[in-house]
Amino acid sequence: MMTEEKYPEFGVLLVDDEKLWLRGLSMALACSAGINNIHQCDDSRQVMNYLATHNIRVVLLDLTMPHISGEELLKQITQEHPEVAVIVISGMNQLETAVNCMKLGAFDYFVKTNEQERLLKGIHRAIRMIELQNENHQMKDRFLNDKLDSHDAFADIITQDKGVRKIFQYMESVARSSQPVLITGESGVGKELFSRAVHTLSGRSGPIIAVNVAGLDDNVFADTLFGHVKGAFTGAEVERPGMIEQAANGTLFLDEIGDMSIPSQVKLLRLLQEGEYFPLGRDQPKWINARIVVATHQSLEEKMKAGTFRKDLYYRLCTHHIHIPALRERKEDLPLLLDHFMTLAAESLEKKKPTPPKELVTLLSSYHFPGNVRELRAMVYDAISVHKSKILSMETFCKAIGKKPPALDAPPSRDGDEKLFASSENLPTLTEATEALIDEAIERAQGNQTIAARMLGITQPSLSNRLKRSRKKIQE
Ligand SMILES: Nc1ncnc2c1ncn2[C@@H]1O[C@H](COP(=O)(O)OP(=O)(O)OP(=O)(O)O)[C@@H](O)[C@H]1O
Repeated sequence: MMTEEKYPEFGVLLVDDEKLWLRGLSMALACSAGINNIHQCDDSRQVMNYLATHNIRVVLLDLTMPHISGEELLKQITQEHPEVAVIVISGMNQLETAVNCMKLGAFDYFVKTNEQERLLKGIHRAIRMIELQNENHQMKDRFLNDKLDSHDAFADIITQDKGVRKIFQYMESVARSSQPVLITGESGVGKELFSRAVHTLSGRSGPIIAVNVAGLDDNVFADTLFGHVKGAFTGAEVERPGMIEQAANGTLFLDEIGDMSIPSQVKLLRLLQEGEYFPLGRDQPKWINARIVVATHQSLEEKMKAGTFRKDLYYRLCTHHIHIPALRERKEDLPLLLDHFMTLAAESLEKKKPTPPKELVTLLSSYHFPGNVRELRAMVYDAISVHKSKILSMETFCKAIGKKPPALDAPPSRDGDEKLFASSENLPTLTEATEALIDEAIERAQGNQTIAARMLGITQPSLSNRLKRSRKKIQE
């Protein structure tokens, strides 16, 4: 039997002397809104004691109750438990009472009508606000104490970069929230790997289900995510649950969302806003019980400017945003990753792990890795597959890097009409330019002449001769 997880992490207390109303609302919350961490209290005299002994962060308070009035209780709660969001519910449509309650610190005010939808949304809003407050506190605490609790969740992510460690701390702070997570970064930086860590950290018992949404036709998108009932369209011979249902109690990972069609963006936005969806051919909505994590290598800011990504969806997605830096921005990870992939490659190819030549890391640091970690991984697997001696040959690496210009860690390429020297500048002489170029190459290659020569497109002996000549000139 599937054990039902409690949502939200803190309790929601419903206070009303009408037992029937309490029961009805509890059921509506659990069935249509997935909120099941619900407590009930039908005696106003017990509320303060209940709050003192339970982890309650949202209270729904009926104003018209015997014994202690709702307004009086509201005063006490906001004084003694300022961390609790109180939603006031009144039987009469009294603007004056509403204004007074808001002044006393209520989070929201509703009139007890049949319009349950609005009330459910109000409760959702309060839960979301408390979740964000919790995350902020946790984040502050983690950053100030440089704390990291769940090392295991990050075991597959090899890094020693301080920036990435900060990302881990951020991930821990937002892991338990029900809000979506947006992961951005260039292709091959490890977005899928990070999404799996987010899932592990969430502590959810369900699976993580990954869907690549790039280029999906809108109908296919809806069918994949929402599923369909039998006979929903020609060929729908059996009912098929969507990926949302398969990810129940877990995480739905939508990859490449930058390439999603506009109609599908509208569907995703609705799903995030309402929390409900309609499988094709079904009149009754279903409630989503999975956390959504999305990823893209595209710049969503650029796409919004071009009008190909909806702003409202972006703002809904970016509450929790993780940006993974490119490999060239965290070069201190290179030796670790190199060693990690050499171990994996040697194991899978059943070879003895070779020793990498000293210059290899320096050579790799001079490269800008457009394909990031995935590219490095492929290079190492290639090198190990052809490797024979004890020391790993640099040849395959040199070839891979040489084939893909720009091979140097060069500044971004200049536009067609941009000149290397400003027209007002005096040009350096050829000798000065050559010397400056050689100095720069030696510095980038960290003093390694073989690598510097490669960068300059000359042989190592030829570079050595030039260096000797210029030293001699200085001595003269
Ligand atoms: N820090 C890391 N430690 C170990 N392996 C990594 C790391 N980062 C990435 N990888 C590996 O690199 C490969 C590419 O990673 P992944 O598929 O997660 O990238 P991505 O950002 O999702 O790429 P794309 O945008 O193309 O989908 C995978 O094999 C992954 O395991």
